[in-house]
Amino acid sequence: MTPLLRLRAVGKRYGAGPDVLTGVNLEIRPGEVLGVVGTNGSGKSTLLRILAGLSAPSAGVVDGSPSVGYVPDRFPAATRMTAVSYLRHLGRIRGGPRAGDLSARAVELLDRLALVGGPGAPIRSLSKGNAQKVALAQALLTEPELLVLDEPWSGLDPAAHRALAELLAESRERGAAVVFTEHRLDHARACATRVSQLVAGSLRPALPPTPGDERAVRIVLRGEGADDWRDEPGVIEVARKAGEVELTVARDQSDAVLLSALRRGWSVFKLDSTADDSTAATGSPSVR
Ligand SMILES: Nc1ncnc2c1ncn2[C@@H]1O[C@H](COP(=O)(O)OP(=O)(O)OP(=O)(O)O)[C@@H](O)[C@H]1O
Repeated sequence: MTPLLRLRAVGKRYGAGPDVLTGVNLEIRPGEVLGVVGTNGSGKSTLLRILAGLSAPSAGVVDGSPSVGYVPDRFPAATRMTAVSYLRHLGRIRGGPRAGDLSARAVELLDRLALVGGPGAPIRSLSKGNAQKVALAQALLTEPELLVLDEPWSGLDPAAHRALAELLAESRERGAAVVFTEHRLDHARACATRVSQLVAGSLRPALPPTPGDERAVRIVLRGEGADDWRDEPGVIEVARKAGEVELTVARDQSDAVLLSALRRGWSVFKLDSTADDSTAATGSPSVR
């Protein structure tokens, strides 16, 4: 199957800054859903802007020019327009369906995403999650071949999560490809057909570590720090006991999780491999 988009040895740096991306090779095929994970600042948004054709790579080649629907990491619209007139306006600029069809599609998307205030809600008045719904609706409006979604679940409530999952499944069924970024590896894996990880500017298959897998480590923390661990990149499982929390963590993200734990006020009690309990090390983070 011919890829919609192919990146070959793509690199990106901003001005005289360091390389954000180096040697990224990627093919995106119709019907696939690619999740991109990575720590803050690893270059996920940069990669997505290149995929959306909004940013030129500093090195390498991008082949293919599919029609793209893009949700940016920050939705820029601060307009007096209502949600539906904003979508109609964008649809006309993009030369999509006829005006009547465009309005019907816009209203349908906003209804399905349950925009608070309805299609006539002024964009300026919207909360973060509701603005995100409009951002999603504009990306889906003209049924593009490629959806490029930067943290699409950000700010959405559970009902909107479900609506988005259905909309993405429908896009896939009509042959569109989807690329999204996400911080939670487990969520990315639940939503994607393939998950890749950005590490040191390069894209590689995301580790699918499971407890007992040599690619996972166990970290036991003691203390009373903030413990919303499920959102921490690399955390696979969380178990709590009095005064302790036990995390199963992707090995290659364990340093970042340890740093985060220390910053949150926890102390590291124990760290070991989940594959072989005989290698348990106490008080030492040197498990590599
Ligand atoms: N327009 C820009 N000009 C200069 N540097 C930039 C620009 N955009 C991004 N960067 C830098 O590129 C690096 C990668 O940023 P990017 O936003 O792509 O990462 P990210 O993985 O999406 O991060 P996050 O998870 O925090 O959203 C960061 O060091 C960032 O400061």
